[in-house]
Amino acid sequence: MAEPVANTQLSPSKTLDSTNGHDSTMEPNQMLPQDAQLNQENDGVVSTGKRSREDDDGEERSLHPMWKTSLCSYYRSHNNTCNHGDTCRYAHGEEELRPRPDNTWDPTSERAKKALKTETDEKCAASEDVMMTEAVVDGDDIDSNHAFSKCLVHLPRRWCSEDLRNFLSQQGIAFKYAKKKNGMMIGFVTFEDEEQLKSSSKDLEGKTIGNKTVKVADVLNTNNDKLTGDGSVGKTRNLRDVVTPLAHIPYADQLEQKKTSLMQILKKLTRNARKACPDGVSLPEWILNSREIGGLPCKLEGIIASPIVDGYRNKCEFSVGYSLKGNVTVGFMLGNFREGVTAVEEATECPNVSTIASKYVTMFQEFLQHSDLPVWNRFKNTGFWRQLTVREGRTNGNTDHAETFGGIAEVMLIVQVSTANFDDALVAAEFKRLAQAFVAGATSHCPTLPLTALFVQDHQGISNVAPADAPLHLLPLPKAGGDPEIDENNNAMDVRIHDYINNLRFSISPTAFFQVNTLAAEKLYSLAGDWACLGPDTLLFDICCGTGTIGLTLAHRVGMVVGIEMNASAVSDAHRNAEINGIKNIRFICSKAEDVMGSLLREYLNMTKKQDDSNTPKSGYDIPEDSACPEAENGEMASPCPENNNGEVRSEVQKDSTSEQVDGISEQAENVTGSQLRDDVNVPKEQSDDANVCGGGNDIPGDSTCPCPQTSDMTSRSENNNAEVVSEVQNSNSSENGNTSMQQFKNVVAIVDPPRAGLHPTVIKALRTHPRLRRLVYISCNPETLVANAIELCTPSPAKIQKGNKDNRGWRNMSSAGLARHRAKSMPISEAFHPVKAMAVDLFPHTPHCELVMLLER
Ligand SMILES: C[S@@+](CC[C@H](N)C(=O)[O-])C[C@H]1O[C@@H](n2cnc3c(N)ncnc32)[C@H](O)[C@@H]1O
Repeated sequence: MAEPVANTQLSPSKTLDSTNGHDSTMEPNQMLPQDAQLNQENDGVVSTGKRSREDDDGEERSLHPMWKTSLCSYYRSHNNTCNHGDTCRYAHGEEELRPRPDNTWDPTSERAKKALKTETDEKCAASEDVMMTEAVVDGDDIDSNHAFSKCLVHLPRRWCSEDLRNFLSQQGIAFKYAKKKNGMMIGFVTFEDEEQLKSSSKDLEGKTIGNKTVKVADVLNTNNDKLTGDGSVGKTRNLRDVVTPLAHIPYADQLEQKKTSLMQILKKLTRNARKACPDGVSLPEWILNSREIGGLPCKLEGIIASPIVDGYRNKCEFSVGYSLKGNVTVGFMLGNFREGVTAVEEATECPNVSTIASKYVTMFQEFLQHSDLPVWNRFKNTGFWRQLTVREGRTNGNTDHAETFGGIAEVMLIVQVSTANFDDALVAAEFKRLAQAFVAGATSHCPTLPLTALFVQDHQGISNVAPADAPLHLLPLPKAGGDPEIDENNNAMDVRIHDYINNLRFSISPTAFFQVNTLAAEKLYSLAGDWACLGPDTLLFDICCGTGTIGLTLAHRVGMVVGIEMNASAVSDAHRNAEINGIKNIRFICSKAEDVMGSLLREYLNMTKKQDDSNTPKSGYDIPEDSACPEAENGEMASPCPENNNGEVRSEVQKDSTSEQVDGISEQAENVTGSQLRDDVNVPKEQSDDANVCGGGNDIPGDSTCPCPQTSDMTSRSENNNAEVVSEVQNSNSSENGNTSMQQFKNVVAIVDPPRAGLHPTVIKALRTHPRLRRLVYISCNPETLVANAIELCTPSPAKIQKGNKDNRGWRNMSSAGLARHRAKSMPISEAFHPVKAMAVDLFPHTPHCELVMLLER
């Protein structure tokens, strides 16, 4: 294995190739698999990480498919000179550059950038079609004037209606009304008559605002039959392509595609950690070795396929709205509301939706055709019916339902409405009819469809993403045949559905997170457990534990689990799940991880360290000798082990003060960082404010373009349940035998499974700076944020800490990786982790999403 190379001022990651004076390391962005292949095939230097640029074999080399397909970094950085002249295998300038065998260009080249821009522009153009199927102009204007209205696209988001009117006046464009919706890039202009509409539309064509050309489109209106305007709208998008863009290719190819794109993302970890490696500090071995694996930070061991590929989602959120044809529809939105898309189309063609969910959607849609209450209008924020969520729970194979409906035995329906300004009696009557409609629909089906509970969620907010505490009411379900109502006295919060993972039964309340593909999640958790090297001596932190799935399925393999989760109802489910499965060696802390992580590590581990120190003269930073990884159990669940009830805690957990101020980056900056990360991954803001729903492609959001995951904002200010943390820990303080067994936890492992936004910087800092934590398994539904967090965890510390740059003005425009490099600089001096291996698990067939697991050790 190569020795670490001293990191020089000049070029932190480079060594000189003594044979030709060239920079012998690949430019990171040149380190493509094809490059590696080229090296391997032609000069066999892959194992040393060096490459020979010279064309030893003359003509034969020039025929190689990779010949001159990458730009020569030496030539570029040495004033267009290269010792190898024409014999260099790399292209000297754009003119010499050849396309690669797969018809792509060196990604650093102008051609590649241009191709990318064209592709992006095309995508943007497609996404900017106006599909507003709702009344968009207030009051009387709409009914009399919609025929003379046009929609303008590409307006600055920050503009208000007055800005639009000023612009039109300045340009000399005649109009009657003009309206701009805040935060969106579209506006609506109504003209006096057809003649004015025609001439003004002509005048508007080609007008630019900033660097954008204003687009004039027809208004889609549900009140007339001129629905698709110039006919372009309906043709440009198809819901199946929007929601499940990979559905048209075979599943094996989907997996390959995901693997390739993960590799590209993973390479950013190597590149950024190399860049961030402080001057004068040796590059860590994993970075040096990355040259041998195409620039990857560690091997990507593969991708585990989902055991079921179609109808796998156990939770779908269906929006209520108007289709392009103007029908009241329950389905998914064709695009993003902020870009002017409100059209909702039926999800019948989306292969990830289950049969049962589709049936309930049809029942609801039929019900809405005859409802006295209006559907929600996203533009005006008025209306009543908003969304239907269908959640399903499976049996463990021992009941009548095992064969029918693919094992789905329980169904929870949550109908989101906005009751404000509606008559109570009318609302109550509609709810009663709704419950009857669902029961009639379920029982008329043969065999009868499962229907466990029907909730209504009252939510007035702009988007359908309701806060966790939005009021939930349980509607009584009438017995079939008009018998008296049942469930009337049930407490809404006590009603849950159930599912099984590794033979453990999980209780799931209406708003708690649960992975949407249970069978694939089982594989994910088993993998995480196997990589975590668990044993009876292990203290396992399950960070962002939701209903406790990871910790509970692994509890029998460790001494103790501490689960941390901010959603109170998920924590209450987690307690219940521990109880119903007889698992006692687990504690759940209801709090934001950033508020308690540091304190928990100190409370649990310092004690161990002290006790360890008294037994051994060795530094507490050493990996305990007996922490060797026990045999992996492949996730097979043995019986719960109540005898492991030994994780007592001595003192209270204090809220971490560090979460307010992180290394010179103000709280405000950190908060925006959350949205920065959100922006980086293109998660619409309106989907991202629910701190309780999360996961890559975990919830098909009603208000979103695609089944992209709703984001939990790790930095959002929600109620901090610190009091609960304290009491939780105090409870566990009452040791039955009056003596703590902390000394047995010689192996301390964290499994983190954060929402899309990744871990809060305070949590990263706590994990990185606690020397007893030697192993960390990072599960992520968003590889970009995994990479960003791993940059902070894996970049070596400088010999001496540099004070953080207080001038953070540039952070807004930084990528998540750039921001992570910036933070890494002010990380307290601590031993860095290194990436050991990574593996993907496909929880979301037919979509570009998948879960990524990475093992980090030190
Ligand atoms: C991707 S889910 C994983 C849940 C669980 N590990 C599972 O697989 O079912 C992320 C969880 O993190 C929780 N969460 C989000 N932000 C958090 C924070 N700041 N602190 C603690 N938990 C958080 C969410 O409520 C959610 O339950």
